[in-house]
Amino acid sequence: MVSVEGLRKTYGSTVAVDDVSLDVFSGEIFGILGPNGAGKTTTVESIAGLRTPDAGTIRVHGLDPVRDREALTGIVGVQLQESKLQPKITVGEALELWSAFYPDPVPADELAGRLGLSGLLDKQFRTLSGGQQQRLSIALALVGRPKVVILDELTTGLDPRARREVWGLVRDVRDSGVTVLLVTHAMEEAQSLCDRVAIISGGRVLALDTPDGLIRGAAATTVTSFLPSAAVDLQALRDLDGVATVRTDAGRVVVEGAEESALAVLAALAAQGVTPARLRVVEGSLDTAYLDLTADELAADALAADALTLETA
Ligand SMILES: Nc1ncnc2c1ncn2[C@@H]1O[C@H](COP(=O)(O)OP(=O)(O)OP(=O)(O)O)[C@@H](O)[C@H]1O
Repeated sequence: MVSVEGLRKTYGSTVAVDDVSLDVFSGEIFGILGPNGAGKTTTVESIAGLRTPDAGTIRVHGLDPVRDREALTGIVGVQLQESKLQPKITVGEALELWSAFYPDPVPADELAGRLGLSGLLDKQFRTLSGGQQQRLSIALALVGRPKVVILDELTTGLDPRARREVWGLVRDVRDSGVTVLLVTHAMEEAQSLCDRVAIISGGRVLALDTPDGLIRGAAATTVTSFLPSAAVDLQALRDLDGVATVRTDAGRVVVEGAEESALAVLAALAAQGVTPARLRVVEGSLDTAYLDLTADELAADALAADALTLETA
């Protein structure tokens, strides 16, 4: 449904997207994850025809987003990051206004019913809760009966219940046959919602797989964490067989590695005379895989500084 090959986009001297290639299959929820400034929004805006690439090829259902811009608007629905409407526009007015842009819009009352907005048609945008605003923004992205919807940081700032409600809506959208391209920072969201995920950093795709595939492919499949009773020789933990990374997080020592790393860590702590309080051994998650993949480029300095503080404490 969407094919991106060798996408590059610069803003002056800033390389926003260096070299991104990915394919999104029809009927899937495809997630784009990555640190701030990784080039995620620029990538999806280029797919939506809102940016002109410097290099590379994009096809959406066979259309070139720049050359075929007009036809593309009938295929792609967009909810972009922090899209805000006029504060005083009502939900009903917004749905009517958006309907006017398309030749065969979904009737406003049908869409409102699908997205739980029927009781809110007379409410002004400024009086809607965050979750209600997001439901409206999904509705607006669906008015033109798109084949692809682009949702950028859809659930940022929503409480856990509203977030789950919006996830349910996104699954419904996928199940109705629409392909979903989702930019997110929330690992839990990507793990629970996405059929496949691309992790982008520094304008390049670091990994692309199903959430399970990314977790299985990560060096760390087991996470052991604890509060140490005394200063720990973190380097000795790093040197253990099967250990991929060692970091500290709010006083906890967090060791990621292969399954056997948990026992090796406990033995090493015993040898150091350190007792691990509030010990947790859990399976790796997409979070772990993501940190693994992006650690080299982004977190190495911060983690080293963090570890040094504990080592010298
Ligand atoms: N219109 C613009 N003009 C100049 N620089 C831009 C523009 N848009 C984005 N950039 C820069 O391009 C890089 C990639 O930005 P982009 O918004 O695509 O990243 P992102 O992965 O979506 O980030 P975030 O997670 O913070 O939203 C950043 O360094 C950003 O500052």
